[in-house]
Amino acid sequence: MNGDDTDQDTTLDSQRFVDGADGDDEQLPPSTGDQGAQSERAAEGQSGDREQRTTREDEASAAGDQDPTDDESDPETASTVDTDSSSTVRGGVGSSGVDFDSESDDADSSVLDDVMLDDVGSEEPEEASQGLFDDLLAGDPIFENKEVLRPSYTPRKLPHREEQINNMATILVTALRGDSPSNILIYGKTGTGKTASAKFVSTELESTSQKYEVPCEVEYINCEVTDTQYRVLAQLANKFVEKNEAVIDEELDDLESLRERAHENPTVLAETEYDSVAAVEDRIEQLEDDRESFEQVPMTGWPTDRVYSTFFDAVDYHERVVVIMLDEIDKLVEKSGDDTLYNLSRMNSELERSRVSIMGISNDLKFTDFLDPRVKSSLGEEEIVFPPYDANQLRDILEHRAEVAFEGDALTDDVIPLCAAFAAQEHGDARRALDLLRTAGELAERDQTDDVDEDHVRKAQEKIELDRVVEVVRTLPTQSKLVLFAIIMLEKNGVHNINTGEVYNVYQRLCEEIDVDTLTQRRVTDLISELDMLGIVNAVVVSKGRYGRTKEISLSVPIDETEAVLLSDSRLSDIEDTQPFVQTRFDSDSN
Ligand SMILES: Nc1ncnc2c1ncn2[C@@H]1O[C@H](COP(=O)(O)OP(=O)(O)OP(=O)(O)O)[C@@H](O)[C@H]1O
Repeated sequence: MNGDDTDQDTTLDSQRFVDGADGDDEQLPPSTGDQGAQSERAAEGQSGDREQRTTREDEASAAGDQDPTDDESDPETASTVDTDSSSTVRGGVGSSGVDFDSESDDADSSVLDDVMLDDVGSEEPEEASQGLFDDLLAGDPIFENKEVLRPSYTPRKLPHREEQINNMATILVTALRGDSPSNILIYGKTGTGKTASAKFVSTELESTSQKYEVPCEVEYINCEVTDTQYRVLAQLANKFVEKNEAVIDEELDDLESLRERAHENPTVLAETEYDSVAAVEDRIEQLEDDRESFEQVPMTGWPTDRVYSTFFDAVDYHERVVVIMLDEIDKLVEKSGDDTLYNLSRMNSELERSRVSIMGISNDLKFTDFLDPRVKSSLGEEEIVFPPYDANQLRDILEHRAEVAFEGDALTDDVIPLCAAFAAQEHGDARRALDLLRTAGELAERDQTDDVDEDHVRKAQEKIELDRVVEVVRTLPTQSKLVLFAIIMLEKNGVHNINTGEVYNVYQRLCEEIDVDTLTQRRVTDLISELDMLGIVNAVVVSKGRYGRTKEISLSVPIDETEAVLLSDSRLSDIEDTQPFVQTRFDSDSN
């Protein structure tokens, strides 16, 4: 590959069929066809107006822009669903109990008659839809294909990553010549396109290897999920066992057909490497034995060296170059040290037929400090850095995606620059920029407006931030939740610039209230510092002259939402009633 843009684009496009297969499937899930059919049924026998709406519904369904999972998070939609579904049940067959309890017999039968009449008189298509979704579909659709804004989508073009992609390709091309490429370490902050670029290069590598019939395979492992040596080796072993089995099955099919043909006409063997039917049979027997000998590694239970040797034998079964891509490699080292990397990096000296090389991806630049020097030097033979995107680059990335994701004029001019600017502030994270754009579109869709504007982007920024806070607060340990709750109670009682002593007093009362061990004040001070680091509270040290220094604490997150998340924890839900004693404390304390 070279640095020429045109070439790059052509190469990227050549991958289209590979990605396109997935992408297209996602855009048109099987259910959309059903939705279309339902809409058609619902429209039968109805007015022209209704038919028009149905057509829009079909179009919208086909465009894949109505994502049921998104509606779940919309309280408005959710409540509408509840109300309407219960009324549907009442109007249906088994609903009489609800109405009849309070009615006379006559009334009962009239209700029943109504129900029966409705049932008899109406055609089924009208019953099938009560127009719940029609209003939501009434406006012009905003998204043409929302899937392309989701993290799971692999883009066909990666603007501003040509240099890194070319560097990777230059190193990995060795694999296509049958030699082992240098190990590569890829660094860069989150959302800088490391995984997307590495996956793109590996898809290209595998498809080129098929084209030239050079055996070269890439195995991707996400070390955030597969984070122990056992699991990494087991996953690799099982993948290569499966691949070997597939190769053997294919060869067995060919040999069995050859044997049959050779029985009838032995001259067919002349074009093969076998000089007799017996030789073919020997090979069949050998392959069957090999196939029998492969074992899948269980998810736990084997000694690690047995897992390693199963992987080793599986990978060395036939000639090939294997690139093992370890995404989030720092998580593996953090969780289980560098043994896996040590074992993988010394394999080549023992392998007979195959070659292995490692491509590690990390957003922690310092993780190599924890590696054994031998592992460090072997792993970092080549290093590629992915710098953060600036606002202009993010704008390009968003524009490329928006072309496919949104209807023609659904975005007002300032939407993309604003998303890019927000995400650039956030260490140049393309994932954040894409999330913002998608969320802004979803908010506009919920507002039932025809286009996305600056206001939707600002609301999207708030929503994403709030979602982050909710997630962080939800996963805090109980003690930190109590400390945070104490701060919230103080703020709610009008106390500002709260000090640690005040937090500790309320915290102690909360612990008593829900019968939890009370930590020391020093430990609570540490927990406050942790909450500060997470951006949930702001704790500044202020000097009080001859009274020394103290911390002034204030909440940095929306108070009501945070309180609601804390109270959704079953252990903390009882402390709602402690409000009066906190109040009393401040009536006396703050004076
Ligand atoms: N240059 C680019 N062009 C188009 N999309 C991009 C580009 N860079 C990143 N993206 C998109 O941004 C999102 C995040 O990218 P990716 O997962 O590759 O980041 P990463 O650097 O691996 O982040 P992390 O370290 O958090 O895993 C993905 O949806 C990806 O498609």
